[in-house]
Amino acid sequence: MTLTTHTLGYPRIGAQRELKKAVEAYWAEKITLQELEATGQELRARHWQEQKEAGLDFVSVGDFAFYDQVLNLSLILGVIPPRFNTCPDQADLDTYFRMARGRAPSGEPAAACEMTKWFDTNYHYLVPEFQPQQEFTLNAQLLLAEVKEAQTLGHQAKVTLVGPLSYLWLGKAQGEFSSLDLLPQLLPVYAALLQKLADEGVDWVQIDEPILALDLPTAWKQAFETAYNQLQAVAVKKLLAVYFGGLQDNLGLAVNLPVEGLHLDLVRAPEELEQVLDRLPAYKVLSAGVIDGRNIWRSDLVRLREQLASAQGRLGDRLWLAPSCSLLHVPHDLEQEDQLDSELTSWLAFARQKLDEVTLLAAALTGQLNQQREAAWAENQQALVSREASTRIHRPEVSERLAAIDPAMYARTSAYEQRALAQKEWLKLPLFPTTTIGSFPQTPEIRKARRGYKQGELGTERYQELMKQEIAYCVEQQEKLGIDVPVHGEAERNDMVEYFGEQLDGYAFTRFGWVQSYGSRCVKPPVIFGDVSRPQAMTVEWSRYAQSLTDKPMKGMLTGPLTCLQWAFVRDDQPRETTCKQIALALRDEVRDLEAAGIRVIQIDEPAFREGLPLRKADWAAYLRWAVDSFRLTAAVVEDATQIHTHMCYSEFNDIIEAIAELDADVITIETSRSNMELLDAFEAFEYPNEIGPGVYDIHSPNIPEVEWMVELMQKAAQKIPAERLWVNPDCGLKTRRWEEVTPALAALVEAARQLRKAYL
Ligand SMILES: Nc1nc2c(c(=O)[nH]1)N[C@@H](CNc1ccc(C(=O)N[C@@H](CCC(=O)N[C@@H](CCC(=O)N[C@@H](CCC(=O)O)C(=O)O)C(=O)O)C(=O)O)cc1)CN2
Ligand code: MET
Ligand SMILES: [Zn+2]
Repeated sequence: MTLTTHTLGYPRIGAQRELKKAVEAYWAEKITLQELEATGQELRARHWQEQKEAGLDFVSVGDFAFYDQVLNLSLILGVIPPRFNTCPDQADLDTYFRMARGRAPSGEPAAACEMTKWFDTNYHYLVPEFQPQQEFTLNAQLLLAEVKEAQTLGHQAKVTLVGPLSYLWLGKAQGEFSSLDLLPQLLPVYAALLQKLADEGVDWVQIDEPILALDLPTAWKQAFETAYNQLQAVAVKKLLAVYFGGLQDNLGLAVNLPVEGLHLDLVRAPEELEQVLDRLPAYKVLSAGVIDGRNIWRSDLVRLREQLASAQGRLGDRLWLAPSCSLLHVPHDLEQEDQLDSELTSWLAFARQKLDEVTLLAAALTGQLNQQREAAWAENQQALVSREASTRIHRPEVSERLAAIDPAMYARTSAYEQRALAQKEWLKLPLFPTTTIGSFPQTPEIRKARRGYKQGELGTERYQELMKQEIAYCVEQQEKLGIDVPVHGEAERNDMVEYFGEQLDGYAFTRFGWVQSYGSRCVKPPVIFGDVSRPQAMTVEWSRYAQSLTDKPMKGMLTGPLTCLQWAFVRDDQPRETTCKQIALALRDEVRDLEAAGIRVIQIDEPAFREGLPLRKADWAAYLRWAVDSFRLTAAVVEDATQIHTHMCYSEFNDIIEAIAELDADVITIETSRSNMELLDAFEAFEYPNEIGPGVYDIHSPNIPEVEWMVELMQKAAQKIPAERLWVNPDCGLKTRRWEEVTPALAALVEAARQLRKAYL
């Protein structure tokens, strides 16, 4: 009896973020293209070796990317927007980087492609842009070379590709047509790609169609049959991979498509296993995604063995084992964490450890636990017992406080109209007040100081002194620029989520737990393992200090409960709602303390509010209920005269506008500049009642925005929202920009506000 094991994908950034460093060095022209390619090759080889050593039957090829795997496919298929002025067959790595970020060591700069969230993850992909007469042409050399590389190293390569329908769905049609209309043109090229892989000796191709876990329009469902019937002609085995959710109404469709295998996310939808077993045609393999690719907890292997026993009985050799989705979304290797306590470490598994879980489970299912694996099996069970029995997780005072929440705690004292009067009275802001979203440049000096501090080379006092100097500089710059509501600049924060995780109880944080967020940018999501509480104030001293430097109202800056939850690895032993409310209560205390310290404008960021939305519409209402409540629990502790701001980005707001209004923030700042204020339509149609700061320039670009451009955008905004309720601000934080970019950009922004005031007086 055998069981095939594999992974849907592996982290590519490198255990020490080697890829990030090489890519950034290449952009800065500090290393050559050859050096960059050598780093890529080395990382691929290392990661394949890790997969082989773990005992997987295949290594994953096609999950490597210098920036993003969807952008890779766009280049393979020749989908290059005209503004990059490059024929598909001449596209090189610099074309690729220009598409990703607007510029590269060679070639003309151009507006970068749009970036957006990959399903409900914190990973961002580059949105394919389709022209009305989009042609597809095959450029598979780089992928084929990677296949060769793996084969030369003696590996069995399984290639992973985003499927044709998910690719079209994730792209954007530039004009009045549906991207689905392009399927007939796309399919022959996609088939040719599969054929090339087959010619290269590839046995299995994993075709990712995660959109089968979404609510799909009928036309798209039907297109699946057309597409896969056509691809059936290519003699390569296809594993159709669905993840991030269950198949639900797409189950019959998915099970019957003419492919050789189906992968299911049995972490998100364990209940579908039986149904699929009943309906899976006898010629197909079933890849059971049972090891959680979205979280870092050690799996309960005994439970999984039981769960899979009947599947194994029914499928025999046709059962495969894998993580639920690509391991791109978890950190690389737990072995590196030398500062986590051993108890907590024993509860966790990162990507490398998850591979071991896959093969250990396979060995157990096939009765092949040798002595070493018996020990690993026992260790797995011990760790679970230790976690369940631990006294570090449950804190009675936290659950008691949660149980004692009074409905009044969710509501501000008065309605917005009344609060607005109380706020106007002391704020005395001009029409079109200016502010920023919070962070200012995280300069190399700031990062270096923090590194020194964390490594113990810099004392606490010296570090705090340095951060105060940064804050003072930032406040001074805003004074000079004439910003109406300044911020302290967030110099002291490594990241808006990790920073709070480091200070809250119930949280742990890692040293090397990096996960790619976009391109070369990574985040280190903290781990929420237990009941959350706040041992002491977290931001008050910094804000108090910043306020002492100016007569203007200093805006305090917090990350909201939804975002703290969404961008962390969350405990799996209680509902997310419970954890979120615990965070909300901790932050509520921080809001109260800020107010008591004289900080009477407080921003509670919720950029991940929408990302937390379930993928299926049927589940939205339940999420939105506790999400809105959690935000309100955090905010509704202040007096009428204290102004609560929130900020959201990377979002479509149309379909959740009611929930956004229910947050009842006095001011919301949002990202809109790239969409030409179209995003405001929802706020207009809904008659959004409170104040709005529609971002007037894109902070992701190094370009300095023009005054006229921003004035025009705000005039557009004023046609949709009464001018008295508009704020002028960038569309997100400035931490990734340099001061040389920020100062002139904000000067232009302040000038735009001046001109608007004149025009609207
Ligand atoms: N959690 C989270 N998710 C998010 C966002 C976000 O801000 N946070 N924003 C959106 C995504 N945008 C992002 C924007 C920027 C970065 C980003 O800049 N990340 C930094 C790391 C930020 C960080 O944690 N920095 C640490 C560690 C910095 C570091 O690398 N230090 C070096 C030393 C640097 C030196 O000596 O110069 C080292 O330790 O080796 C710090 O400041 O302390 C990076 O990849 O470079 C990430 C995501 C959506 N999701
Ligand atoms: N206050 C945060 C900042 O300015 C909000 C960022 S939203 C991703 O960086
Ligand atoms: Zn933002």
